[in-house]
Amino acid sequence: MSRLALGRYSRYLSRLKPLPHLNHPLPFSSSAASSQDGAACHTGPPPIRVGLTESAGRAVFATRRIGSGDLIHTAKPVLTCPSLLSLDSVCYLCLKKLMGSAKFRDRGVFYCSQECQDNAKGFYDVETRGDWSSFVDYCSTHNFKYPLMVKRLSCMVILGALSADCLDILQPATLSSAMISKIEDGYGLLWNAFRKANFTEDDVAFLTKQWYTGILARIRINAFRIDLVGGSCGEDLLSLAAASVEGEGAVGHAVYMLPSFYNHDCDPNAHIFWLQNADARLMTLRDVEEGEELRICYIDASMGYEARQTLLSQGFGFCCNCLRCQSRD
Ligand SMILES: C[S@@+](CC[C@H](N)C(=O)[O-])C[C@H]1O[C@@H](n2cnc3c(N)ncnc32)[C@H](O)[C@@H]1O
Repeated sequence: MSRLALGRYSRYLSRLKPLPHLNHPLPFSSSAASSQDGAACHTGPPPIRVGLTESAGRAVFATRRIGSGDLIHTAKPVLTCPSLLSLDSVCYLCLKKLMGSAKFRDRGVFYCSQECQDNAKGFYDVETRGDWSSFVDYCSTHNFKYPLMVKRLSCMVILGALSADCLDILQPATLSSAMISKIEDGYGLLWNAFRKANFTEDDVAFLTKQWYTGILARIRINAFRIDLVGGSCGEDLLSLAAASVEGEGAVGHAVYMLPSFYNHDCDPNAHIFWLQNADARLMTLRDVEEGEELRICYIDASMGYEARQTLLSQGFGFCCNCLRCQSRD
């Protein structure tokens, strides 16, 4: 698997098998969850804060007790990108599957709604001015997904929809020199495409090699692979989370702010999942006490100790020291 293609999500969590007494309807939804979710809405901020840990950088902590199976908060993506294989079947902006739903077509791509089509103007009016074939070929040949996200982000920056430093707060990966050299090939192709499309030096002044590499280093650690579960939030969350383990495959990738501060655990107490589109939902997998750190699993938790350690070290640059790893399980 390409290092750039490493997904950051949990596809299997043995703990997700819902226990009978946990099969209750959603009892709580943070203020970040919309009332359209069919959930009872609490007012006020979500019951979490971002703080520092001793050995794992920043982290998310519960500010009160949160019951098992509760929705902690929802999160809108800062940046989305459909996989190349999903281009005809998902909304170009929110990644919702288009099967059976309305399709809004705009200059060769599809949206699930007029709203998504309008919101995508924040990058698509720039994107349609360029010829991206060499850049897309490079991504397809190497099976790289993340450079396509940088392309979309670049278009958003040019149109003023996002600022060039919008992801600076996220932790960057440490990139090897071999990776940097592959990344630089992509940078050259992207730069050429913008220049051939007659964007001025001023328009693309932010698009330096350093910026491009820094964004990819952040996306590498913080992008989530989006596997849609389907269903609605009125359903039991633990069942929906379990369904996310057996998703059909990724529809694309997305970057978020708050979810990026969740650290990893091979036996996590929280889980991130997606229902109909790239709006993320964070939920607890067991009771969490006030002050406890909330952690999700970045990888396939069904793997053995050695495989997990290798993946976390190569993909995310850390050695996992969670209780499960300490017991070599
Ligand atoms: C998505 S970020 C999580 C937030 C991060 N701690 C921060 O300060 O932005 C992933 C990075 O956090 C650190 N991290 C996450 N889980 C960890 C763990 N269990 N042990 C050590 N470091 C961890 C690693 O540096 C990893 O690359």
